[in-house]
Amino acid sequence: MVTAVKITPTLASPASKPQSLDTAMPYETRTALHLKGLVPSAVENFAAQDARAYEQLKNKGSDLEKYIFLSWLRNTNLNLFYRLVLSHLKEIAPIIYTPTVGQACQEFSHIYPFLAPPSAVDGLYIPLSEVDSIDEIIENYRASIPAGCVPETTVITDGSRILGLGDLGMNGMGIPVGKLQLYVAAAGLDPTRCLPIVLDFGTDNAKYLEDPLYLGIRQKRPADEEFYAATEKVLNGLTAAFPGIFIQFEDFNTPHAFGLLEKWRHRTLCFNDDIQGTGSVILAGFISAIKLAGIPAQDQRILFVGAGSAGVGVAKQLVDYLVIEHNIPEEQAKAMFWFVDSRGIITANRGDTLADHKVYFAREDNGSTQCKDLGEALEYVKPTALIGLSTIYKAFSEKILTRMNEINRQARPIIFPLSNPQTKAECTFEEAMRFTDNRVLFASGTAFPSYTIPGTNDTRVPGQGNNMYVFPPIGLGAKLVRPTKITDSMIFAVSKALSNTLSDEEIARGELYPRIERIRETSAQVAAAFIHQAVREGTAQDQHWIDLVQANPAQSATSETPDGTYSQAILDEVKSAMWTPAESAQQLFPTTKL
Ligand SMILES: NC(=O)c1ccc[n+]([C@@H]2O[C@H](COP(=O)([O-])OP(=O)(O)OC[C@H]3O[C@@H](n4cnc5c(N)ncnc54)[C@H](O)[C@@H]3O)[C@@H](O)[C@H]2O)c1
Ligand SMILES: O=C(O)C[C@H](O)C(=O)O
Ligand SMILES: [Mg+2]
Repeated sequence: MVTAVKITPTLASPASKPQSLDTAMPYETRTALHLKGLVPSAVENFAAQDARAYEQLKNKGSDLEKYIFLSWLRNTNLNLFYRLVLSHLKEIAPIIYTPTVGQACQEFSHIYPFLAPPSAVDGLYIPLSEVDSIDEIIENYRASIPAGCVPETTVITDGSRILGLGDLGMNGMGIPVGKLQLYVAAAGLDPTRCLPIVLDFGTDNAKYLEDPLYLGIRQKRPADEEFYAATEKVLNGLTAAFPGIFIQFEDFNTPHAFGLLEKWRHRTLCFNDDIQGTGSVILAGFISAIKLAGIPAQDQRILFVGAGSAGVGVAKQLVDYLVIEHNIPEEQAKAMFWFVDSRGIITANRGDTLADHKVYFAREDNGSTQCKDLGEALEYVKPTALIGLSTIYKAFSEKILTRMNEINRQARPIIFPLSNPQTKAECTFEEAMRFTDNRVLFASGTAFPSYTIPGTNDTRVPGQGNNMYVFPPIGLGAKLVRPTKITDSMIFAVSKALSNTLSDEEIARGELYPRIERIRETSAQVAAAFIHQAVREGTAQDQHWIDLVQANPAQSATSETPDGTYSQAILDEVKSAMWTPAESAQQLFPTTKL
């Protein structure tokens, strides 16, 4: 029998329970909870609290300081934190998420707060040496959370490929924390039931191993056999303790990202955000881009720069789309893709042993031609679309962008610099606009500022091709309909649904993704389509939603291919299932319950 000390964590404490020393707490509550005299005497409304929190945020000198402030606020007053995030999402998302979260991870061990109850537990840190004690670790966690707050969504990393920043070891914990904040903000997951996990399996990053303040275990990463055996123990423990938990694998190095997905995708409810989430979100943007490009889908020539989990994940999703939606035979669709990696165009006869995930797209029609870099590849392929998932900052130089513009005189060039954070982005929005005579169809992984075409009042908004548009609704849909697994067709339906969310105004302005301010609305639509698809293909397990979908079929219920449609009834119910922060002090501190 495992014993554990009972503490009250803030991340895991229900937002409906009184939080300590909240200035909005009514006198009756203060009296009943023996807090009289321990809080400043003014009893504030939320508007005043929000104004103070926003003022404090604005007064921070740097984005990292803002990140630290927001982390503190989340641990101190969950309800206020999410009110602030939701009312300033466009401004705050780049701080709690990409790009600032990247810097926060790099500094994680240095900025780690000295947590004490009630904000003591902010996730699970599982060292390699303790995987045999996983049940005890989980029991400790369970004992630390209020009853009823059993986790239903988890994001797990081992920190081995954080954004494009490489191996950050245990410091990668910032990513699961950041992703789960987006689950809550963008799709209304219950924050008290979200569990960030870092597998602290060592690091090959010499800088951290030598850093006296590094908080992870100080050893190199294990070999594959030990890695998979250890993750197996953790995932078995987790799924046994929390049956049906939705698992998002995040920022594992590419071989392990593919390896874990293959091992687990048919065994439990999981998905890999970098492979499937990125594939799904970029397909959505691509569907919109080819409608505007001026040449038909089957004539696209797509050049990928970077052939890791993200590049290959996106390309496979695009192949599926061309096959399913445009009736192009798979071999022909595959032949529309070329990949450049650090050694040039990937060909079957390049003379090196290709990693497994690169083999499918290796060209066999190149004869003796080998292109050693992007410049050569551009002349050889003459692409209509250039997709960057390479982690190489400024890989899309002025020369490359200018050439893309020249090659695509008859149609608009599609240029997606998708690497994160902005210090790894292949180019900026401004550069892509300037060097293509403002003709580019653009999406980037990290948000870039709008660009006003010089000498005009014409301001263009860049699309953010980031998986944040899809993992939150996938998680919400999964929580509600409880599918046995996440299938390719469910991911496909998500892409279609996301591409359908664009407003007439966004389409008219040539935008490829909905504005982030609308993300709650678009998440609900995407989650509704996900739910319909899960019911349609028989993976759904929740009888309530199965009945509801059957009583309210989507417009396309008879269509063979997932098309991302949904019924109004499901959309309405999804919206009402979303968690929102309490709207008034009365709701947060109901005196009747004292
Ligand atoms: N926008 C999004 O939503 C999103 C989602 C997932 C990943 N990403 C980003 O994609 C990037 C790659 O992630 P990954 O998991 O595929 O990583 P990875 O390290 O496995 O892949 C990087 C690829 O780039 C290639 N490369 C390295 N140097 C190159 C060069 N000079 N020229 C051409 N190619 C080169 C490598 O050979 C490798 O194939 C990261 O920056 C990550 O943040 C973005
Ligand atoms: O985290 C992000 O912003 C997107 C993506 O998952 C990445 O790894 O870059
Ligand atoms: Mg990622």
